[in-house]
Amino acid sequence: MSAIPTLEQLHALEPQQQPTYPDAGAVDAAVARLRTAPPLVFAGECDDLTEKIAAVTRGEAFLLQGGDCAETFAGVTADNVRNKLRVLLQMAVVLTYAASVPVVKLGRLAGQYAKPRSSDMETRNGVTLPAYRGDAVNGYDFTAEARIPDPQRLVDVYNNSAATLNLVRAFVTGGYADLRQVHTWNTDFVQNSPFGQRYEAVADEIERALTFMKAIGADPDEFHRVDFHSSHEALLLEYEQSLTRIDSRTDAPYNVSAHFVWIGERTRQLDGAHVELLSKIRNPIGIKLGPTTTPDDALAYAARLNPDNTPGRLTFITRFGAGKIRDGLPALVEKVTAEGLNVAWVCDPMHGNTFEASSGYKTRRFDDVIEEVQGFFDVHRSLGTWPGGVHVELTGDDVTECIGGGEEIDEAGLANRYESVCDPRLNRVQSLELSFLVAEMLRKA
Ligand SMILES: O=C[C@H](O)[C@H](O)COP(=O)(O)O
Ligand SMILES: C=C(OP(=O)(O)O)C(=O)O
Repeated sequence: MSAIPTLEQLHALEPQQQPTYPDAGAVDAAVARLRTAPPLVFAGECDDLTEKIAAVTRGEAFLLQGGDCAETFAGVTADNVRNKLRVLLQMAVVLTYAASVPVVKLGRLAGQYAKPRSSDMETRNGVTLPAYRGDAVNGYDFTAEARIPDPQRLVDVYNNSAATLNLVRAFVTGGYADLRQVHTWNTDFVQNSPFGQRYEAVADEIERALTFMKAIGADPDEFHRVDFHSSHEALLLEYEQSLTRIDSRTDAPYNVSAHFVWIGERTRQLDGAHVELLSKIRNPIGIKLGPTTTPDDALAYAARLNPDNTPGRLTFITRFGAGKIRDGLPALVEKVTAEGLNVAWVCDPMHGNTFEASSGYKTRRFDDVIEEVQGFFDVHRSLGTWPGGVHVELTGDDVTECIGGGEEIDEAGLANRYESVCDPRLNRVQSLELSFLVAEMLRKA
């Protein structure tokens, strides 16, 4: 059975994107606290998710993975968590109903607090300070003090993730996610948008179907709860390694901080620490593949991260950019398929499409997002493979961070409600619109 690599072993591999903590004693204290903290998820739940993603790998289900670019501690409120869950539930309903495909629901939440950055430093008005690396590392305020990495924040990540997951579990099992609430999820600002109205029509049909099923004697409690899992980028080794534990049932290591963790584009060095740590755990895992990935790289990742070729264990999350996916993706899919490798292919249409608006806001065009997803579907259709899912940065709120969509947010409109502390997210109406467009693509697939 694989041993868990020690932090010393991982640091010897010179990991990328790690904070430089000024106080080694404080790091030891935070790690010691995390090592004794109860698991946030159970190994058996991770195995269930592996089974569900195996269905995606076989072309029998679709993965919807979404949530904030970066969660914040201040954002751990009942409203915020409910809003994120609600938009994901609405999207899943649209996808399931319109495309008649089971949808595996995976939140980018309860742990998505650490951000890899392009630059170590940030300059504003001539002042240069360390970059904000997520609430897991330092503070967002642009002051020298806030930007000092503080390891106590790792314990705060654990506590905030526990609170988030607790609420999510209550929502998904306690009645909020009951399919009979399908209309209730469509309240407030979204209701009057064209996509809110289109959603109402789907909800009406679902309600009729549920009434029919009840009339013929089906058990309505079948619709009472949904399966929902958590995920985040496994970036900070102190956090991820401390929360990797041996499962007493199987003697295998599991990362008990989330059901699913992924390796980011900037930390996917084949001989690096992140690949090493995630190669040892038994959770379902993902790896982001950007446009520089070669087909041989993809084979090497599969050999390293899924040597037994277990279906559901490995997800390739491609993030090429709208202009590159049609040229770059086919060679990867062809080679992986020719080798008989079991992977789920998921499209992240966000990270290859970021640019800075003239106003200085980081943004993405809704049209580019759709174009990348369309390219992803077209490539898979032409190769006879399954476009397994989408991975999106989104929020349940009415923010103005991405340009376009039915609400036609323009560059000037970004300032109205730009709240992301890192990358721009789709708002709730844009997310719903995306789900209708993807459902259409899925129907054709
Ligand atoms: O979410 C992804 C990355 O952390 C983010 O795109 C990095 O942003 P930066 O290029 O502003 O550092
Ligand atoms: C950093 C991220 O993406 P990528 O690694 O693909 O750039 C992310 O998903 O938050």
